[in-house]
Amino acid sequence: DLESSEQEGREYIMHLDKMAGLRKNRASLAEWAYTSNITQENEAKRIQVQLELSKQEKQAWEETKMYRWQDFQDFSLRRMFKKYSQLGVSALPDDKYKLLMQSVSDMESNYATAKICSFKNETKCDLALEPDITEIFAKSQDPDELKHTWVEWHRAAGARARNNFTQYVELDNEAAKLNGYKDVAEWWQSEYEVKDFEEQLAKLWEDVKPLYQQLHAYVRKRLRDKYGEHIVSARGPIPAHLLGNMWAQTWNNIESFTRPYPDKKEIDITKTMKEQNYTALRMFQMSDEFFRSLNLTAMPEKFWQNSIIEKPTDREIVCHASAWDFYDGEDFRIKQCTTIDYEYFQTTHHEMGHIQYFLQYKQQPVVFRDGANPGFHEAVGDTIALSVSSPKHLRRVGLVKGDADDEQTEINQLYKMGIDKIVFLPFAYVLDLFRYGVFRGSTTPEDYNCHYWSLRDSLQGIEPPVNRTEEDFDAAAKYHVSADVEYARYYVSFIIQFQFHRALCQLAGEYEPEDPNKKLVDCDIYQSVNAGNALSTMLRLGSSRPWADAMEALTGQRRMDAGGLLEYFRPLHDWLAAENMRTGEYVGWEPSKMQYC
Ligand SMILES: C=C(C[SeH])C(=O)N1CCC[C@H]1C(=O)O
Ligand SMILES: [Zn+2]
Repeated sequence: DLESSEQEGREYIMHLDKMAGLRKNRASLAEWAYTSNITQENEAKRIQVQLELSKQEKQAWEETKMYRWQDFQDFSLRRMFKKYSQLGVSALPDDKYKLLMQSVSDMESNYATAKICSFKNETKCDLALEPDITEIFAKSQDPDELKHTWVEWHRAAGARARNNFTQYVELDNEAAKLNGYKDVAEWWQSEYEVKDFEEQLAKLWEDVKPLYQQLHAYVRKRLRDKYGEHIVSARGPIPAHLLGNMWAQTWNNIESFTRPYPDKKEIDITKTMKEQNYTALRMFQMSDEFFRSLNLTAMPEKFWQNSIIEKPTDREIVCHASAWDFYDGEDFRIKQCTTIDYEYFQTTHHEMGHIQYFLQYKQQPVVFRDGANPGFHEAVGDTIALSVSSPKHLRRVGLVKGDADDEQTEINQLYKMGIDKIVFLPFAYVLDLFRYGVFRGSTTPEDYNCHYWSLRDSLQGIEPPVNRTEEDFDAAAKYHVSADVEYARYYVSFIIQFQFHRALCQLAGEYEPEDPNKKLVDCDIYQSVNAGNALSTMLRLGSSRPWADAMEALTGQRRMDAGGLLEYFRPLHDWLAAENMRTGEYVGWEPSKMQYC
């Protein structure tokens, strides 16, 4: 009868979940071994382990089909079976599975080991993305050096991935169909468990676009003042190589010469960190201390023993920052190539947020040890970092000397946050709009670059520094495209982190909508156990409930909306609109004159 088969189902699925935990532990260890020491041998071992595990997953999947779990009464039991009924890429036959793993692995190791020659010394050809190329983009104000570096990186990391990428798309789409999806785009979007996900992304962009256009116009004017109108036009897109970041996804490296009130004292965190002899370890310890101040969980001993927080000198590793759950309840790690600067100060909190989420949900069955949706996992660390980046907190930790918070200082602060958070949204939106088109077949290999730059031009108001052809493949010059990592998660994160921040600030007594002494921009939830407990309540759920339930637990809302972000940046939006009016700057951009189709 149904009762006993539900009980049998429960016993079966709990056993299967334990086995899955052992499998995921083995997979993570093999993946870690490879990405922390890129060699042919470790790559082969990783693929071998993945293949073995995929056979075991297929076996387990066959068994779940024997249970009529759709009729079970218990919500959690049904949800566990539903998740285990998704086989994933293991649904591919062995030969295609191996080919898919190899294609992605080749793209990822190409990206991780790519080197280019220096502009200033063309015999020096050992420049890596981290730290060398990143440092050039952070510091250089020579348009020719930036153009050279941009072009060479996009050749080495983008064009070279084109064939592997095409093979990966074909095979991943086959796997999607074997899982009952039309294509990978539908498969990726199913992670968000709402029918109208893509419409929601478009609505969010409509809400934020006016603010972005004002910020884009203001920055374009300041760049034109600096570089001249033969490099930065008055009404066109901004050239991608002038924004302090290889992908123009955050513009914080050009803050020093574009901020609204240059005569106000500069808050140069990077400089202060170096003056105070910050080390990578100290950045991690400060982040850990912030989480503990919220009554959240301290990093376990194994975290400090096993993490890699600085780039090794004796081997090649995947430097792109990552946080790892080894699914045994004890082993959690971060791997990143920390440099002592503001950007890595943010990244460290970002990655520690992932680890805190792992710690908060480690009591859950393995299958629920995941973010409520992928955007939640990306939002935890950033939400904490919103407090850490506040002038109040920076003063608390001595990274900023005391300063009366006048209106001009506040605009400078909002500008600093805006060139990080507002400008990121169209970048993130473009990256997956582009890949949705590729997976759906509306973008073919013959028009990869044309479609990528058409989106970059129309949505982000960015243009390539030189003409592009289909010999190039610029999308893959971004880690997540070369490493098969979905990106809408960050777009979601940059929206919901402001909903989380607003709720936490109210719980911490740091923010009151009508109280001018409790502004959102200067909220710091540090040491608020009240806020921390509410955050813990949400995080402990993992993916055991639909994400609307998780969001409601913390914010009282059940939908993502741009209201939090727009409220936070309201004073900046008003200031930018007035400033662009004053200077007569054209708001928006005409299509680029560069050739890319
Ligand atoms: C730090 C990570 C690892 Se999950 C990352 O990839 N991020 C964090 C912010 C956006 C995105 C990026 O670097 O493109
Ligand atoms: Zn992340």
